[in-house]
Order: sequence, then structure tokens, then C-alpha cells
Amino acid sequence: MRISVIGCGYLGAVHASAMAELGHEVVGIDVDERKIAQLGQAQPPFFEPGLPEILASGVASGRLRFSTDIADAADAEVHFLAVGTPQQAGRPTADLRFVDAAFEALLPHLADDALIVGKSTVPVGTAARLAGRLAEAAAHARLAWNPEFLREGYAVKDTLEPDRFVYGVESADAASTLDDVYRRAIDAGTPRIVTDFATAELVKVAANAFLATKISFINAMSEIADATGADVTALADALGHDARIGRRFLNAGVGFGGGCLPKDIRAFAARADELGVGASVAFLKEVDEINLRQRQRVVDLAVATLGGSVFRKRIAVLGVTFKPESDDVRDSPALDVAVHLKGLGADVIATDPAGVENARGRHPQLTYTTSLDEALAGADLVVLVTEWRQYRALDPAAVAVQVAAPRIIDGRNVLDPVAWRAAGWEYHGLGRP
Ligand SMILES: NC(=O)C1=CN([C@@H]2O[C@H](COP(=O)(O)OP(=O)(O)OC[C@H]3O[C@@H](n4cnc5c(N)ncnc54)[C@H](O)[C@@H]3O)[C@@H](O)[C@H]2O)C=CC1
Ligand SMILES: O=C(O)[C@H]1O[C@H](OP(=O)(O)OP(=O)(O)OC[C@H]2O[C@@H](n3ccc(=O)[nH]c3=O)[C@H](O)[C@@H]2O)[C@H](O)[C@@H](O)[C@@H]1O
Repeated sequence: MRISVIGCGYLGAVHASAMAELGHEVVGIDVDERKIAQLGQAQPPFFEPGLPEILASGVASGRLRFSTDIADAADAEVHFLAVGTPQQAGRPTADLRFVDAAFEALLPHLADDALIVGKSTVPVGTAARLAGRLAEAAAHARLAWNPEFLREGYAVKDTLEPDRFVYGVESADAASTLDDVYRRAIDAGTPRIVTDFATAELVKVAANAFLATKISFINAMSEIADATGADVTALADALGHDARIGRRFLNAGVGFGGGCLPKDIRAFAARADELGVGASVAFLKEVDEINLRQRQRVVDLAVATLGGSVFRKRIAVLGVTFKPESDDVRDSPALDVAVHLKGLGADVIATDPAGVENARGRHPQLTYTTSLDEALAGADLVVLVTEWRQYRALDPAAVAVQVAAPRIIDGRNVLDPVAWRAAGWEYHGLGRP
């Protein structure tokens, strides 16, 4: 099929490449000229495992091309909208400017029977509003909302082999067009839920709200564990054995960040307020507060570990991205902690295998290195805040001879306290005795 993907960021670049991998003829459109130039040369503009390979094979096959001109999308049968829906500055609500602009720009170029498919995460009611506009401007075209559930770091696999598809549609033929797009996974038996616009939009924000709530729940338990001498990791293991609860997303630590979970729960709560049902999801504000408290807890722990002040103390911050296997530093708890410590006068040196360049773009006042050894050298305190594989695998005896003082805060509860203490370290986790 002929497909366009409008917006080629973390979601759209992967979606476009994956659609070409499935054999479709794809054009990726973005207003960012630099991104389009890179993608056109098969260079991913961000770090995502597996993307370089499918991008390169798509471009080489001629099935995948990129353009800044929306007119190049004109002959597509299906147009995916994958532009950003960030949080509005100073407000909890979603900024729909990019969705509206991309939608309006596309209207004059729609072929007969074209299907526009929203992928961006939007407040409930957006699809119905856009469908109204479509009926006025291009009555022959159709709209569907098909939210995306991929995780960064696993984006290619999640796109090609998702857990489920959700189609918000107004007609059976829109669902059957989407089945044709995703034929390989549909034939392999991937479950699909065909529903209305509002339900499809809500599934997406409800899923992220549930995941965020699960993380904040375990972080709240870690605060209780700290007050009682209990161990939150053993607690999570024990809870996780109950299949109704499950062990995944029960890792206590510095909390959730990224370009989605934080802004999505805020936008969801704000939209519920607008609809007059704010009380139903008021708990999401608490989920957000618990989450932000974790960052402060790590900073407070650093201050306490260094005897009441971090001023002029050398602190090695391991990790700046919001999670491993990503270079994304949007709303990163790790970077927040580094910035806060620097603000308290610490001599912070931050390192990360993939995120240093993006972090420097946002917070140039911090000192960065891509060398883990350089970060550790002479440190008065090590703070692990993103659980990259190479940090989890650190040898406490070897690191002890690099630092000035063997003190570590494990902000992700991924190290073995027994082994670190046995090697002479003062070890602190969150909610671990
Ligand atoms: N990043 C992720 O893992 C996931 C993101 N989402 C949702 O997908 C949407 C996109 O997110 P990301 O890809 O992370 O954002 P992003 O910021 O990485 O990418 C958005 C892209 O849209 C482009 N853009 C903006 N206005 C445009 C226009 N008028 N025409 C064409 N391109 C335009 C921007 O230049 C940018 O490249 C958001 O709604 C997000 O919540 C959903 C699931 C996963
Ligand atoms: O809407 C989105 O954009 C996406 O948001 C999340 O995906 P992602 O942000 O890539 O990352 P996650 O793996 O969900 O992690 C989010 C944050 O939670 C943190 N986390 C995760 C799990 C856990 O147990 N504890 C914890 O603190 C991670 O460190 C990270 O900061 C969802 O998992 C995806 O399904 C969704 O599509």
C-alpha cells in the first residue's frame, strides 16, 4: 500500500521504517529539514536499537523516502499522523498545535477514499473534532484513531509485533484498511480491538496512567520501607508472584520520566477536569507528586550521605537519559537530579552511553563525559540514576580504587547491596535497608 507518515520523531521515524519493512511504499514527512535530510541518507536522528537496519533497508529498496513537502504525501492511501503532543508550557494540558497544523496541511492533498490515521496521543474528543473538520473539507476521506503503545528501546519490535491493535473507527471499511496495513501481524493472530474514537483515545491514556500508577505505587511503598526498615525489592518480588499483580513495572527508584508518561497523566487529569469528571482521576495528581518526590529523595540522600552538604563535592552521576537503551532526555529524572545537585554547589560530572549530546543541549551548565572512568575518577559520591547494562555490571572492587571515597546511591535499586558493602562501599538504595 502507499502510506505517508507525518511527523518523523521517535514514533514516526520508527513507524515509517517499519511500514516499509512490511513491504509498503512509504513517504515520511516532517517540518524539520535536518531530520529529513538525515533520514533520507538512512541515518537515524536518534538512538533506537534496530532502527538503523530497517531504515537502511527501506531507503535502499526505494520503498522508503522522506520529504519536508506535504504535497509528496498526496498519492498515499493511508496517512499516519505521528506529530508531537507535548505538554503546554506552564499548563498541564496537551498542546495540539502540531496535530492541527499537520491535519490542515494534509487536507488539500487527500486522494479519494484516503484514510487518515491518528497515532499521536491526544485528549479524548480530538478525533471527533477532527472528523467534523474532515467532513467539511474533504467528505470523501475517512479518519481512524490507532494509538501507539511502543516503548523506546524496543520500538521496532513493538511496532512490528505489538501486544494488540486498537482501532477507533466510524466504519468497518476503515478497520479493514488498517488490517491490510498490518496484515502480517493480523494474520499472526495479534489481537485487535475495533471500537469508537473516544474509547481508542482513552485506551492509550488509560494504559499510560495505569503504568505510571503502578510505578508510583511501588515508590510509595519504598518510602514506607525506608520508614520501617523493610526492603521494597523483596516486597516487589513477593507482590509480583501474584499473577494478578505481576512483577513488571514494580521497580522502585528515581521514578518515571520521558516524553510520554509524565505529560500524558497530566493531560488526562486536565481533560477529565474539563469534562467535569476530574474527581475520577484526581489520584493521577498524587501519582505525579509521588513520582516527582523520588527525584528530591535522591538529592536529599546525596546531601545526607555527604554529611549535610554537597557543596564542592565531586559527584559522578551515572546516566542522563530517562531510561536505558534510549538517548531521550525529555523529563529525565536522572538529568533532573544532576541539575539539582549542581544547583546545590556540587561539582557534578554526568555520564551516559547515549544521552550526553541531548543532555548538553538542554543543560549546558553541567559537565559531561562519555567516559565512565573519567566520571568515576576522584568522585566523593557515585549516583546511579539510569540503569544502563554497563552500570549494573560494575565491579565494586574495581570502582572502589577509582573514586575518592566509596559511597554510592543506587537510584534504581539494581546493584547488589551485599556485594557492594563487602567491597567496602557505603551503599544506599531507595527503600532498601
Ligand atoms: N516516543 C514514544 O515512545 C511514543 C510516542 N507516542 C506519541 O506519539 C506522538 C509523537 O511523539 P514523539 O515521536 O516522541 O515526538 P517527537 O517530538 O520525537 O516527534 C514529533 C515530530 O513531529 C514533527 N512535526 C511537528 N509538526 C509537524 C507538522 N506540522 N508536520 C510534520 N511534522 C511535524 C516534529 O518536527 C517532530 O520531528 C506523541 O503524541 C506521543 O505522545 C506514543 C507512543 C510512543
Ligand atoms: O506513550 C508512550 O510514549 C509510551 O510510554 C511508555 O514507554 P516509554 O516512555 O518508552 O518507557 P517505559 O519503559 O514505559 O518507562 C517509562 C519510565 O518509567 C520508569 N520505570 C519503568 C518501570 C519501573 O518498574 N520503574 C520505573 O521507574 C522508566 O525508568 C522510565 O523513566 C509506555 O511503556 C509505552 O507503552 C507507551 O507507548
